[in-house]
Amino acid sequence: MVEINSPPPCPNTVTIRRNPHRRARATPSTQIPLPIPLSSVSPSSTLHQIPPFPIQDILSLEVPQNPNSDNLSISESPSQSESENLKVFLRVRPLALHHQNTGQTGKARTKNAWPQNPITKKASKPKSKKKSEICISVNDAHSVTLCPPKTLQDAKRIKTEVYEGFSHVFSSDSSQDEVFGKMVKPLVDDFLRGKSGMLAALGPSGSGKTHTVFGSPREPGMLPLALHQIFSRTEGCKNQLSRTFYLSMFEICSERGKAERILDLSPDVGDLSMQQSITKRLQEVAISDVQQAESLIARGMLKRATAMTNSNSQSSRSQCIINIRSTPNKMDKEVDLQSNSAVLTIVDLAGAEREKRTGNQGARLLESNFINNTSMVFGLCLRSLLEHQKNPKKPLQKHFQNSLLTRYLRDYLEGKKRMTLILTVKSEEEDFLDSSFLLRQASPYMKIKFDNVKEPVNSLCTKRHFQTLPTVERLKRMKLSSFEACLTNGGNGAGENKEEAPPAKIREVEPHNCSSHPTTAILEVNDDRRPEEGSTELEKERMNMIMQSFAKVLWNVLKEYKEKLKVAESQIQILNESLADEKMRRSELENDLTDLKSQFLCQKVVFLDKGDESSANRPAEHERCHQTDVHEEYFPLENIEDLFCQVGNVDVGIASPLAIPNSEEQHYRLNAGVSALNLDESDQIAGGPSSDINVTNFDVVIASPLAIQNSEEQHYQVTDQECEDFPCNVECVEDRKDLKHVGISDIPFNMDASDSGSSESVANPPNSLLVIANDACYSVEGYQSDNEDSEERLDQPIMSEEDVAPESEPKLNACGKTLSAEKPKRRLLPASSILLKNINSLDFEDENGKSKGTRGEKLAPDERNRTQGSISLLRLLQSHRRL
Ligand SMILES: Nc1ncnc2c1ncn2[C@@H]1O[C@H](COP(=O)(O)OP(=O)(O)OP(=O)(O)O)[C@@H](O)[C@H]1O
Repeated sequence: MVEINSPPPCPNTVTIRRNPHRRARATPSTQIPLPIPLSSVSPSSTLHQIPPFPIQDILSLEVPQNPNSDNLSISESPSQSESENLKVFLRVRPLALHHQNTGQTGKARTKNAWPQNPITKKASKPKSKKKSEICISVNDAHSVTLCPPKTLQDAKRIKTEVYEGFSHVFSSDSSQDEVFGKMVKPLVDDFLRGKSGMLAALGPSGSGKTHTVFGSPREPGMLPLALHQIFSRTEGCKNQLSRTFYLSMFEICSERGKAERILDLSPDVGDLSMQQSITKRLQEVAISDVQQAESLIARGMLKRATAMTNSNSQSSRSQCIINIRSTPNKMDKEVDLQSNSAVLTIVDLAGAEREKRTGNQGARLLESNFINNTSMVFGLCLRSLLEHQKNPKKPLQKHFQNSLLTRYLRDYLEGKKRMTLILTVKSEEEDFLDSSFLLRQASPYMKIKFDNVKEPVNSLCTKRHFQTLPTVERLKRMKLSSFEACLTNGGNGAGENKEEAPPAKIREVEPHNCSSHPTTAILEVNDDRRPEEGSTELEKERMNMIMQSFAKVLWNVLKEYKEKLKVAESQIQILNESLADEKMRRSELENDLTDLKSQFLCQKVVFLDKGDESSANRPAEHERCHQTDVHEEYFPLENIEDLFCQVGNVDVGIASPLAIPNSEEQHYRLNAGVSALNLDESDQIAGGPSSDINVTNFDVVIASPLAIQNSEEQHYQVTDQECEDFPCNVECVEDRKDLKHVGISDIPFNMDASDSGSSESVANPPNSLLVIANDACYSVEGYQSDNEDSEERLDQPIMSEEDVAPESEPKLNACGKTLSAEKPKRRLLPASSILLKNINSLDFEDENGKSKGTRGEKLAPDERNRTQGSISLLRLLQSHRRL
């Protein structure tokens, strides 16, 4: 007799990793999620870029469960610590089940014994099978070895495959209870804590999915065992009626191979429809005990589509979904029942079939296509989820849209809810390909994580009582909006009226608990009010950890801000210092400017803004510098042409516009004080060998502050033609290349008539100052109003540029300011700007019809026609002289 439960070991073969990348690895779910590494938050690294506050990380902190706090704690199961990963179990169907059956009388039939479909019951006849080899051997609790049959090894060179990393591998001799204890019990525990979950059975046809899920009367499957657990637990609780459970089951099958059909398996109902992921008109039957539930399930299974195939005498031809929903009984009207419900979903998928193997035809073939298609879509969804989790840049493909089953299970297939997979395989050698295909496809699923799923806080029988918690503890859990109600109904809990415990407190539990564990709040409110010590301690510990982490992270963030603040303060200090420097510099510049202004004023060069020609607006410095009797007049010049004028028979021109960049604002003054600068007619200014200095009986002072400051840019020229126009003793240059340049600066104006080389030049009438230099640089200081000083200066010889340079000494202006010493070079700059024509013939007598001197007599009357500006100028000078 063949030994069923202990298959012979796999033949000694060399294990060749055929698909290393698909090889199952150690279940990552065994790793306990650690709290967020607060030490990793480096202030220096985030000094300039402070990360957002990790409130989500803090709130997702997990506290190790206290194993002593709850007898029903899922810590009994090692899978509790694997909660964040998709758990994939593997179950190997016993070998030679048929051999066992056939070896018996034939009456015994354990396959799908519960519930038995009466229609197919008679039709199913056990087939005699040859004794075959096994292709799957269980290595340990987490791995199996898949050995190809010899025929395949020889023909297709298929090598032995090892798959590891399963949450648990159930060998063929594993009982239903064992499978339940390790696989489903944690799910049920979570469900009783208010957490939804799903168990889905995958595998080829006839591998034992239905047997695992539903079992038989002798060997009840996961569903009846779960129901037993649910009701046995609730019965053990005092408040067993605090929750109501509903059962619903429906199937999705093929509509003649063309479409999918949803059929409610509850009694007296029919087809359903699905919108988005919600089934419409699905009937939920409230169940109050196990018997009632089992009866409903048995009736539903009778409605389920099954058929006999070559693989399975009672093969499921549809995807069957069973839901057990748990809702709280005492609910506030405002509370949404759905949002506070937990659902345990168990899916028995129809097994994929190879057409070659099953030989299906007709309707069976259409069903087979539908089944295979659904299985493929299911697998695609999980693969897409896995790839998306590996590389978040990869979008989550919407494969779920391709079948009703995957649409319904969308939340699970997108990783939003936890699920558990049970893979069932057959170990016969002829099932090698099916098993190999399934394992290769499904073993990577164990890497899928459910990041968004949150841990439950309470369990059904922990009896943690909201009202008995300290007020502070309650406030932590409650939103501010419920503060008042909490105080009203709160107190310290013990001995309070139970009815006053407000169900509305459900909404007051923090959102992260409310959303994912809706029943938690209900349990807290409706359980009796004696909290279990362990649970309270656990909750306190968790809250303490959260608060500590919160404080640490907050502290780090504050430190980072403090560092940033320091940097900002130092920058502000630097800026303040530079600002103070700038202010000092500005004040110095202002002082310099004031000095310069005073110098200019003392030189009787006046800047006036437009419309500001009144003496009232003159600067004090200006007034102070002109306390003498000097009479001043101001002539605003509208444009450069106004500067060309004739005074007597001399044209005075300023040829360079640059000399007067803002001519509109420059006022040139003919100062009556020039009368103090009396020069005799014999006075001559020697500026060089070819210079002709003629001093007439009036002064023409054309001075611009800019011209003085930037004497290089002022050019006054005397051209040949201009020389010819004026019958004077000016020695004119031959052409324009020999233009005479006269430089005007702020050095004292020294003239020495004795050095003049042109003694026969026109007699210079007194009270006039005329400077014409040829190839010489003369510095003209603004004369003072002191006549005597002026006379003294005029007695001094005019020095050439070369002479002036080494001997230049600081000169004082009328205000006592040092002028030339500060900027000696300015005085030495070659005169290149002023061109004054020979005005030695300037004669006021000429203008009055009294020709004075030979040159005046020589002038033709038409030559004496001057411009209006020159006439005005002459008259003005005349009047001043008379004064
Ligand atoms: N662990 C097991 N112990 C005893 N019998 C089993 C076991 N697993 C499966 N069987 C038997 O194998 C046969 C096929 O099992 P089952 O119908 O559950 O396969 P299946 O995977 O649901 O197939 P299908 O996908 O076609 O519905 C049944 O008669 C069942 O009783």
